[in-house]
Amino acid sequence: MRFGGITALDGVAFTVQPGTAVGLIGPNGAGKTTLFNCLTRRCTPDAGTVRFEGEDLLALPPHAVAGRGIARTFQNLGLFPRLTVRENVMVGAHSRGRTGHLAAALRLPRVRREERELCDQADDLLRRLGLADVADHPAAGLPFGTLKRVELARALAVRPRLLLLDEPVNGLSHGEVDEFADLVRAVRQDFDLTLVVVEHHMAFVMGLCDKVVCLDFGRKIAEGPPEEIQRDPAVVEAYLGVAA
Ligand SMILES: Nc1ncnc2c1ncn2[C@@H]1O[C@H](COP(=O)(O)OP(=O)(O)OP(=O)(O)O)[C@@H](O)[C@H]1O
Repeated sequence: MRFGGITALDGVAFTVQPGTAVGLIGPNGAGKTTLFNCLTRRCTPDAGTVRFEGEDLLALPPHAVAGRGIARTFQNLGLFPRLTVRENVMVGAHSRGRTGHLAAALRLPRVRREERELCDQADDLLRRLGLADVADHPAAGLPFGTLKRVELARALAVRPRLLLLDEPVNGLSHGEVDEFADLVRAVRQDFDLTLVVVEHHMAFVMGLCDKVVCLDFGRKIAEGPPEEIQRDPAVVEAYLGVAA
């Protein structure tokens, strides 16, 4: 994947087994977010393939990705500040809606029924993630840690089988990181998720993931179980050495 003269990703290849959690680490600018953008079709790589459950994702239009069971969160939160927490979560759920634009514009009864169903499902998720008390609060003005959970709820509303988390604990306090880790573990189990997590917080990644892939300057420099990656000299030099 190139941006002008910059090669953001170069021959990166790895497999994510269903039901596992894979951590994607690497120094700033290593290409982690670009890789997520390729998986969700925000970027189209110049070469290579991206397959999900046997299907070539690069052959899909970007809006079709959520419908295939892939959801993501964003490094800088992708919420709508003026919408309430519930409405933000319903934005995620709408990707599963079955009614078309015409039916929606005409407010046909089945549209109202579907809207109610999506609202009930959003409320279930809000309860599950401890957000019921702020359901009617606009996203703007809520504490950052709460917004991270709202974003997770919105991604889960897509009912994904693959969930991509982009720096989910960036900006959280120590205690909040531990709480978020517990929450991710719980929803992973409850929703039978496969996870790919980009994160600089090493304890979070190493505690959550079955496998870790390390990128540096757009190339994969290591891949393996967390305990091996932590000892890998190339990783230590490129990343852990800098972070320590
Ligand atoms: N839209 C873009 N236009 C130009 N260059 C870009 C664009 N997106 C990313 N890049 C460049 O591609 C490289 C990889 O960036 P990317 O954001 O994927 O790294 P990252 O590993 O996610 O970094 P960080 O940990 O800081 O989020 C960087 O050199 C970046 O400047």
